Amino acid sequence: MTSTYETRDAASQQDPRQNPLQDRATRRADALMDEDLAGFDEALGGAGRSNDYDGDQFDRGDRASLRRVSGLSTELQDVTEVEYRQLRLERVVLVGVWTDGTVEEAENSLAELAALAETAGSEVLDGVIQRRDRPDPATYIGSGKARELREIVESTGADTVVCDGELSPGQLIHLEDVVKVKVVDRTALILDIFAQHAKSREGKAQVSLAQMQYMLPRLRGWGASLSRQMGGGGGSSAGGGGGMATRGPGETKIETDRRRIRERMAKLRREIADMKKGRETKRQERRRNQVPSVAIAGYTNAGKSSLLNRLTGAGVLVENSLFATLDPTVRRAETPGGRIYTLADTVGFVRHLPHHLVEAFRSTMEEVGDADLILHVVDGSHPEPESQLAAVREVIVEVDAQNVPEIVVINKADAADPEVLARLLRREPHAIVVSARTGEGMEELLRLIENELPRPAVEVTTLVPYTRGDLVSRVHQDGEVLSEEHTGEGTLLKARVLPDLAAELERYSLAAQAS
Ligand SMILES: Nc1nc2c(ncn2[C@@H]2O[C@H](COP(=O)(O)OP(=O)(O)OP(=O)(O)O)[C@@H](O)[C@H]2O)c(=O)[nH]1
Ligand SMILES: [Mg+2]
Repeated sequence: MTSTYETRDAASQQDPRQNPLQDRATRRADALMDEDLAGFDEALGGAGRSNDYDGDQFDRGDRASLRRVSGLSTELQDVTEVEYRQLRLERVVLVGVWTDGTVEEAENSLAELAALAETAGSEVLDGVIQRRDRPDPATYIGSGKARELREIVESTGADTVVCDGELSPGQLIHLEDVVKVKVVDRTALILDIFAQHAKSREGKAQVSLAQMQYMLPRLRGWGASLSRQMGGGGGSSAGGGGGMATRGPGETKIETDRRRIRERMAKLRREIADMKKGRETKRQERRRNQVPSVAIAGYTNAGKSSLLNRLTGAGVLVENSLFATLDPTVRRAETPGGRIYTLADTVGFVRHLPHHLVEAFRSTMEEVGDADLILHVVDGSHPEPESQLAAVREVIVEVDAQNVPEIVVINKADAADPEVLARLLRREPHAIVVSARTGEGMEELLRLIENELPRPAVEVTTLVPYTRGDLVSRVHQDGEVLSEEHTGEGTLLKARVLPDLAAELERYSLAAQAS
């Protein structure tokens, strides 16, 4: 991995705000990486290594710089007419339809869309919100507003319009007909970001699958509008709303594309199922070794990776952009009392997460469903932390994790309004205020985690001879020590342990020795 250093440098130049603490943690983690992972392997019965290695997370700089190179691989290289990559946006205008709620909420939603668009690598030139009872079935914003939008597009020189919602294929086509540039929706944008960020083979496969699912019903739409943009299909605007009904010479091509996409999807599904088996085995291994697992979940940009770094000293990519983390990262951590557990970073959640993506990233989310404890991180300095909490909980329910105990970790205390923090604490009884940046609240959080971890079932009282120091350390790592005393004959231990270890300790049990 000779490139690790260069790429990390690139990443830190990329973000001048990078926190020096973070940098130190990164370096330290780098030095510790091998050692750390070796220890982790042991804890997991040797099952860890390759998949838990997350050093590659550093090369966000690389990923960003590759963004504008055309012809980068996606699974769709040969579906020429409808190349998903053609979505790569540059100069965009945002449009939202505001149906209910307050102006602030509508504006926050558009601000989030702007952050998403920037994360995807585009420049946001303008944003407009249209007040309507419901989106217009034909053009989403209504024909009058669509014409105004066209003027904005012309005067700003935008090449793309991004709508804050999921549009039907028909709406996309009709709106494109009026504004005369590409129109994409929030779903396409999020898929695009995921495509840029996915790193692992499995992650890439999942994103490709989600993209194809999204694209399949829209093939005609993209095909038509792109060929129009490329100067094909002369006299295009004359058709007006006829995009859907007109059958042209592109028909056969689209049919072929559809079939090929379906074949690709079937192949991807098989591949994903195979990869899933591998991950499943690893997780079972962990289960068998009964290492308790904690999952960090939360809205995108809430500070999940920062918290993971804080809690474990690991070097995981932290960035002020949405969806910096896409592939699950599992780390080894230790409670103040010395118990070992795993701490998993997860993909950030976002409002209206496209359904294809929830499906595709179910595997990542399974980490959440399977956890013994969820640290639900929320950005206390965000204008609407409550709605972020609600959005994340919706996904938690979708992945069937609603019964996993949860600690609400209100992060960014250093930047938040104390009144908002107090309000959140009132609403959320099982919450703690921290700052991953300053370290505030970390000790208390570690203690809370320790309290919430499932407690090993068997209580033992043993006198372990000094020659069996190995057993004593295992009790410390895997069990919970209630009392410990060094006597003339050995270590007098009262502890709660798992059944396996209890069996091994049996011969030193005080009850056994007495009888
Ligand atoms: N002020 C302040 N900023 C923080 C704190 N914790 C994290 N941040 C910043 O918030 C941004 C996002 O942090 P990440 O840790 O990447 O967030 P994440 O939840 O992992 O984000 P995704 O992986 O993109 O979903 C970064 O710019 C961090 O430096 C904090 O306690 N205080
Ligand atoms: Mg992250």
